Amino acid sequence: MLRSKILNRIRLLKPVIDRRCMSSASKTPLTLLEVDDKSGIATLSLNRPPVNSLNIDLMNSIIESITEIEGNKSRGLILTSANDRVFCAGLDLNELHKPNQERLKEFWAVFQDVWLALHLCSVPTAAAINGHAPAGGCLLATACEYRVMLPQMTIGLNETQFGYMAPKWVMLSYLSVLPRRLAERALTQGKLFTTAEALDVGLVDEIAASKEEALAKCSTFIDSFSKANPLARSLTKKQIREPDVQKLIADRAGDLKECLEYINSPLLQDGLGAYFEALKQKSRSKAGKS
Ligand SMILES: CCCCCCCCCCCC/C=C/CC(=O)SCCNC(=O)CCNC(=O)[C@H](O)C(C)(C)COP(=O)(O)OP(=O)(O)OC[C@H]1O[C@@H](n2cnc3c(N)ncnc32)[C@H](O)[C@@H]1OP(=O)(O)O
Repeated sequence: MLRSKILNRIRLLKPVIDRRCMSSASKTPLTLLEVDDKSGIATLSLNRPPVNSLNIDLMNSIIESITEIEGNKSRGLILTSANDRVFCAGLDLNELHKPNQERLKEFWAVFQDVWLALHLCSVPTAAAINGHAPAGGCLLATACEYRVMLPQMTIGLNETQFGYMAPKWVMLSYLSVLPRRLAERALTQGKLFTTAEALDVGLVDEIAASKEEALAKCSTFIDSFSKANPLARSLTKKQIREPDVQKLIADRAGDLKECLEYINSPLLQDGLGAYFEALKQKSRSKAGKS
C-alpha cells in the first residue's frame, strides 16, 4: 500500500514527455545509444556537430534515449560526447537569439523536460565529460549522479558572462553539487572551472586521462550499486531530488513566462547578439589560421 502510494507520487513527479519525432535534416542520429551486453550499461553519446549545442531536436533525442534506457532494463546510463573536444556547448544560441516566439516556447518546454528526464532517471547516471561543458552542458553533467572529466577542459554555469541569469532550477542543480557560498560566487562570476579546479571544488568527482578511462570510471561508479535493490535505489534518489524538481514542476508555466520575458528583453538580446558574434568571429579567425 505504502509502496504503491510512493510509486504514484513518483509518477506524478515524472515529466510528461511529448514524444515528438526526432527530426534531423542531415539524417545523422543526434544521439548514439549503445548498450554493453556484458555489463548492461548504456552509453548515450551526444552527436550534433560542431559543438553539441542543445536545440529542440537534440534535446528530444536525449529524452527518447533516456526513455528507451529506462525501458530496456539497462543497469546504468553514461552520458558522453561523440566529439572529443566538446561535451556540450549548452543551449543552441540560435534558439535564443532573435527567436521565433512559438518555437521559443517549445524550446523552453523541451529544455525543462530534458533536465527533468535526466535528473529523475531511474537508473544510476554518470557523465564522462570528454570535452568542454559550459552552461547547459554543465547542467546536463550536474543532473547526473557522478562526473568524470578529462584534463584541460572547462565546465561551469557561465550565463552571467553573456548577460543572462541562470533560471532558478538551473541554479538548484549547481547547488546540489557545490557548497552554497561557492555556488553563489561561481554563478555571479559566470565562472568556467578548469578540470583541476572543478575536481578541487567537487564539481567533478574524478579526472581521467582518456575517454576510455572516463567511461571505465563511470562504469565502476554504476557497479557500486550492485548490492542495492534497483527499485529501492531509484525511489530513494527521487525522494532526495523531489524538493528541487517540485520547484520547477509546480510552476512550469510561470517559469516559461518569466524566461520568455527575460530572453526577449532588448538588453539581453543585444548582449547575446554581441556574444554570439564574438564566438563566430573567433571561429572564423581560427579557420583563417589553419
Ligand atoms: C527577472 C527574472 C527572470 C528569471 C528568468 C531567468 C531565465 C533566463 C533564461 C536565460 C537562458 C540562459 C540559459 C543559458 C544556458 C546556455 O546553455 S546558453 C549557451 C552558452 N554556451 C556557451 O557560452 C558556449 C559557447 N561556446 C564556446 O565557448 C565554444 O564554442 C566551445 C568551448 C564550446 C568550443 O570551442 P571550439 O571547439 O573552439 O569551437 P568554436 O570555434 O568556438 O565553435 C564552433 C562553432 O560552434 C558555434 N557555437 C559554439 N557554441 C554555440 C552555442 N552554444 N550555440 C550555437 N552555436 C555555437 C560557434 O559559433 C562556431 O560556429 P561557426 O563556426 O561560427 O559557424
